[in-house]
Amino acid sequence: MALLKVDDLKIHFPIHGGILNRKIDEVKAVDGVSFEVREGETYGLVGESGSGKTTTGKAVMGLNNITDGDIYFEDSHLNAKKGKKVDVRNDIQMIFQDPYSSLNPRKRVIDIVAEPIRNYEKLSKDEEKKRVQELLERVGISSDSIMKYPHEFSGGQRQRIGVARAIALNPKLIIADEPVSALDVSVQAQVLNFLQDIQKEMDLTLFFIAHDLGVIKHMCDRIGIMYQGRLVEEGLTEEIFNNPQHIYTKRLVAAIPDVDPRNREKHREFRAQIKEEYQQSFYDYFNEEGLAFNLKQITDTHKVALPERG
Ligand SMILES: Nc1ncnc2c1ncn2[C@@H]1O[C@H](COP(=O)(O)OP(=O)(O)OP(=O)(O)O)[C@@H](O)[C@H]1O
Repeated sequence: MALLKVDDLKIHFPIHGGILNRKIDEVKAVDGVSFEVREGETYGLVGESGSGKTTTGKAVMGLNNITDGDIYFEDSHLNAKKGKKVDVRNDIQMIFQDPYSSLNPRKRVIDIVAEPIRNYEKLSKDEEKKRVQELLERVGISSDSIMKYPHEFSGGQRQRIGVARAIALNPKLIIADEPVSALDVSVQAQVLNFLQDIQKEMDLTLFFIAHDLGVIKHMCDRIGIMYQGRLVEEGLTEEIFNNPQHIYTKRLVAAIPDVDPRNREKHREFRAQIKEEYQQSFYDYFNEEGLAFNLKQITDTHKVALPERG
């Protein structure tokens, strides 16, 4: 069953300029994206920087103005223009990329983790302390640490504190936006495995945003590939990795270094094949747009050779 459904989402940011600071153009950060995240799964959005992943995640959290399209969570229409505003903030939580800046450095751990609880529940000081201690234990941080400040923890531990805060209200969906990309490679796997454990324990659904295909492969059941604000391919992670269809996905997959020396030759061949296909699609594009002729004219005028056709 779909827990989250994003339907033809468009988010365009205006660009202002000139002396009157009028709108002169717009960035189509997300331009007609549809997908669903099913209950219990980990769904990944992958794509290079600037492809619109974070903008999509923020829209689900209600942090971006939506230009067009709809977002549904369970039976609620999150961006309905009419009717009562639906509050799903305790059901959907977000974990951010940078545990160094997402935790307020001037607050103690108890205040950081208790913040969402304070907004929703009226607990006594003792009850609150007990809840925070339980949450910390759950994410593998000693419950004696409640009076410490974020700088007293390592990057991996801070991300765990961020998770403790995110799970404080027993959410159904967690949006994890590049949750390990700011961490040392040595602790990335630990944090990812820990996220998977928490997901199992709490029956969570994960919406995972990352540019690192290794991370995506490790975490996700299904993935959507974003390219320039659009979803160019979607499917089961294994199928996409074994048999990418879109040329952009093929290039992404071909760019993953294969560490197993036995596969080196196969991988080299695959990369060569993709390069050829990419060149072909480049020519097809020029032909389609009727630009091949212009290209020939330019090369003739400047007496330069056309690159070898793939
Ligand atoms: N508030 C904003 N105003 C104007 N443009 C924006 C705004 N937020 C994002 N953009 C633009 O929208 C596009 C998509 O950005 P987004 O951050 O969603 O990409 P991303 O795939 O998450 O990349 P990254 O991994 O680098 O965050 C980019 O071109 C970005 O510059």
